[in-house]
Amino acid sequence: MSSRTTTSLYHMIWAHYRLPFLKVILLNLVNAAVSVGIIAYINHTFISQPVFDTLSLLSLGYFAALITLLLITTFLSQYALTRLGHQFVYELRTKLVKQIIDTKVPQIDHLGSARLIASLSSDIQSITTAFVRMPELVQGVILSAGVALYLGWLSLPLLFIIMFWIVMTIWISTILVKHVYTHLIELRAINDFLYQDYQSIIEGRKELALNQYRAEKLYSDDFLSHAKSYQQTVIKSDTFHLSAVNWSNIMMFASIGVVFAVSNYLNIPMGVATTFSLTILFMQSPILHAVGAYPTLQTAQVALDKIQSLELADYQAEFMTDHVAKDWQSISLTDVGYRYGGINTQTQEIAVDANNPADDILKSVNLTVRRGDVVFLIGANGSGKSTLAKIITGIFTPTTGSVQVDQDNIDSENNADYRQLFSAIFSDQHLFKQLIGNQGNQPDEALISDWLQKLNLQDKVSVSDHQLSTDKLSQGQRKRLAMLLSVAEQKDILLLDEWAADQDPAFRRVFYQTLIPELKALGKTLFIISHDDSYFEHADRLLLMKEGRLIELNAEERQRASTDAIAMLQ
Ligand SMILES: Nc1ncnc2c1ncn2[C@@H]1O[C@H](COP(=O)(O)OP(=O)(O)OP(=O)(O)O)[C@@H](O)[C@H]1O
Repeated sequence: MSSRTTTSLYHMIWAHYRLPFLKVILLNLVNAAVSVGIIAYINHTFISQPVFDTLSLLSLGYFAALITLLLITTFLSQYALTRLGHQFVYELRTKLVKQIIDTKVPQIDHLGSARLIASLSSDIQSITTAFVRMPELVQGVILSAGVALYLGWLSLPLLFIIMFWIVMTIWISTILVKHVYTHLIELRAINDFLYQDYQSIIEGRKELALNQYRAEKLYSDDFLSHAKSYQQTVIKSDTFHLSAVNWSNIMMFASIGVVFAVSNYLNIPMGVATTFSLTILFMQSPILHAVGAYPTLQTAQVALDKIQSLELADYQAEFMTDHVAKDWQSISLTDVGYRYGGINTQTQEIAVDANNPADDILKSVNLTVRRGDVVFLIGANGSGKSTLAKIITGIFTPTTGSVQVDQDNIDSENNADYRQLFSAIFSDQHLFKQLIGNQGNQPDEALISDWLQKLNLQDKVSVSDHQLSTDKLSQGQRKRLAMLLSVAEQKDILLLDEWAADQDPAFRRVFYQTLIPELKALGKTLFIISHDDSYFEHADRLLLMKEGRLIELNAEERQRASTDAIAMLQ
């Protein structure tokens, strides 16, 4: 996991994009120099000319050339910064998605899809917006510095007074902008709640359609209150922002009066005062844009902090190594315990309460599965079967105890390789439309068409270019499609979590009597969670999970389980 300390946006850009950023700064410096050159040219050529008819055509030509140069350098500097910004956003987005793929399932479960989607959409969007506005800020700052140098050369005392005026203006505007930042943090937190509401409204659409009271409650109590507090907070944030912009705008305007008053007082020539005023008017727009761009950068910082607070896995470009133990003989669990982590309300991280053993969902589980075994796991609801399935497949890491393949311990180093031994169909499986073969290769077409028939899907689904023609099927048929995908993967071990529960009685029989032997004939080790007591005879081994403890049933107990499963589970 990445550390909890957050990195500033500026530091991140500087650390990873130093050279292109320096190039951008250089272009901006050239741009500022051309701008200052134009002001100087206007001052010396136009303002110092007593009457306009003394102007030569040549000086107008120079002026036009300078303006063209300004157009080109402005375009180039903004283009370079925009490209850099979008490169940064591209890398951030692609890394974030890879980090989500690499992050452990419990952490993703804990974050929930609403928070992740909020980051992938709204946070990335905020950072993109900041980069779109960043040229204005960088140009505003560099231009101000360049212009200050020129004005200082014209009159140092006048520059100091005007600088004092502008610094005071910006300082007060910064105080206002700080309030913007506070509200932006608040807004981002409310955004997470809004995304949760969207998720409930979309995923709970059937339940809401059937119960208008629930729909109204969700809409009025949750969604409206979040939408309202978003509205109130965004108004406060925008008000501070507007105040900052207006304050800067008016104070810049007022500074023209200050220039003339001070010039009068200090006997500074009118030409110099006029150039100062002209320059301030010229600088007003870039400075205001820079002040306006600042909050978007702050929003981006809030977004970046939020992304970092997700505690995703560190970024790594590659997917995994290829050290899968192909000739394994046994998988063992030794004294395995598992406890779901609670959420630490202060840090918002998952934390396991080590002091409460009563929370153990799995208690000292010992099991050895040998290659080729057909193992059935039975047990009451909530006894820990699915939790055990996630431990066996390496999706969860045991809180205590260990998992071994033959003699090798599974740890954080080899966990990803270990997981590649398995195909699994969990009760909330996600159905991908693309079929993938052994080790990511193209699937075996003969195997697929054979299993399409076996799963009785040949009239419903076709496979073209390794893609399923449809996934708009009944729940039982979708489970069969998931089986097709698993068979295509040609993994050593297939784990099925109550797969048969969605099948009709006729196909359930086909599954236990025909498909299980077929899968076994393919060389697979099968780990099947089942409640179908009339088919327990098809297991090589029958395991019972009782309140987190795993028991292997002997012949007599198996007989009893098959005839009176209810008594056995109690
Ligand atoms: N995401 C979770 N967070 C916290 N506790 C959980 C979570 N999932 C399950 N549990 C706890 O673990 C216990 C066992 O859950 P599990 O899903 O392993 O049961 P199961 O035997 O597969 O049940 P079922 O037959 O209903 O599928 C549950 O009773 C619950 O207390």
